[in-house]
Amino acid sequence: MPIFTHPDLAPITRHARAMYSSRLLIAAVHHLHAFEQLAAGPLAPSDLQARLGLRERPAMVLFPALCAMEMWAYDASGKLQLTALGQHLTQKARPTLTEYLGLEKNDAGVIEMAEWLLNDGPQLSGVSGTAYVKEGTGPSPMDEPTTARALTLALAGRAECLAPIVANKLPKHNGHLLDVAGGTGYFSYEWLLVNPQATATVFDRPAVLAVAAELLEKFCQSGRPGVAGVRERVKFQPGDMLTDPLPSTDILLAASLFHDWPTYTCQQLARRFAAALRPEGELWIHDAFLNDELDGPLAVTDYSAQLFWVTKGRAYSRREYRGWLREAGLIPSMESFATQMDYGLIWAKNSSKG
Ligand SMILES: C[S@@+](CC[C@H](N)C(=O)[O-])C[C@H]1O[C@@H](n2cnc3c(N)ncnc32)[C@H](O)[C@@H]1O
Repeated sequence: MPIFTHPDLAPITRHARAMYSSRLLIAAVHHLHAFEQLAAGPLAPSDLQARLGLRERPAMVLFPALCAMEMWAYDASGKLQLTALGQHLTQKARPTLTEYLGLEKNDAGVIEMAEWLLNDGPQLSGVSGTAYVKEGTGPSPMDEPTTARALTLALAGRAECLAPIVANKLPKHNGHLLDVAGGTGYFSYEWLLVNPQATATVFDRPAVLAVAAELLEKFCQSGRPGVAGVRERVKFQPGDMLTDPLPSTDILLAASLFHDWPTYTCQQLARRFAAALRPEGELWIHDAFLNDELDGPLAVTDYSAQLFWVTKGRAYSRREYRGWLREAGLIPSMESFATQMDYGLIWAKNSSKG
């Protein structure tokens, strides 16, 4: 059976996530009054954040998004200012579309977005925990079999689409791949197919790995050349990546992982992952990246708002990732590869030679 051939599916996810731009824009104008704050002149991002009463995460979701929408821009001194377009969303401008946008200000999604921005999440935290996140002793949907299955299978199509591309960009190796928070495991299965001597560990929550094991069976029955030999080279390791020992590895893959977590947890994870690398080891990150200037691209600022809505994280820039990787003692490459669906790969190598 041949591997799927398909166009880049990015237009589908872009259209699906576009509603987050609308919510952010209308909430910023009508609930946070953020455009009025800038009407008097440019402000340093930290000053604007303080005036709006926002924590770091919502500010880093909202400000890049409004820049990507070309409503705001950075001036030469790094302050945020209204663009010629954005001026028309202030009360004093003529013409102004402020009231026209106000027709949607009571939309449930807009109101909820405003609440999330102001609280850095929902006012009442959910009793069953946050999607795709297991932290501490609190409940997690990833530990409840029904929700773990639904959330894992929801990502299966994306992983099936991206994993063959990622597998071909990762290093060819006869050693070991650790697929942390590996979900379906597809990134490991595809990489093992192109590395016939290698082994892999898919590390995740037990209820997620039960689904991954079923998907491995299906993968091995697909009839593609070489798939029969994949099953025996995969190990499933249940655990908590934040606290449990991680197996040592030549390549560590963190796919769509950091973006579920706040900055301080990303720094902690980078240190844990660096410590799991063998002397010549490499840490690879597959994710969607903000521009280093934190002003787009629009597809990623929409995605960042979606992540803000459902997880504890947001999208980060390559510069932010490379900072954490350096702090963790790794040497980040300045290379970056695009994959598909607005994702890309960056990587860093272990500085220790053993
Ligand atoms: C967004 S999914 C990414 C899955 C996969 N890497 C992919 O790209 O399809 C995040 C994964 O992190 C896992 N996860 C969350 N918290 C975890 C923890 N503390 N320890 C291990 N895995 C965790 C979830 O169960 C989930 O499978």
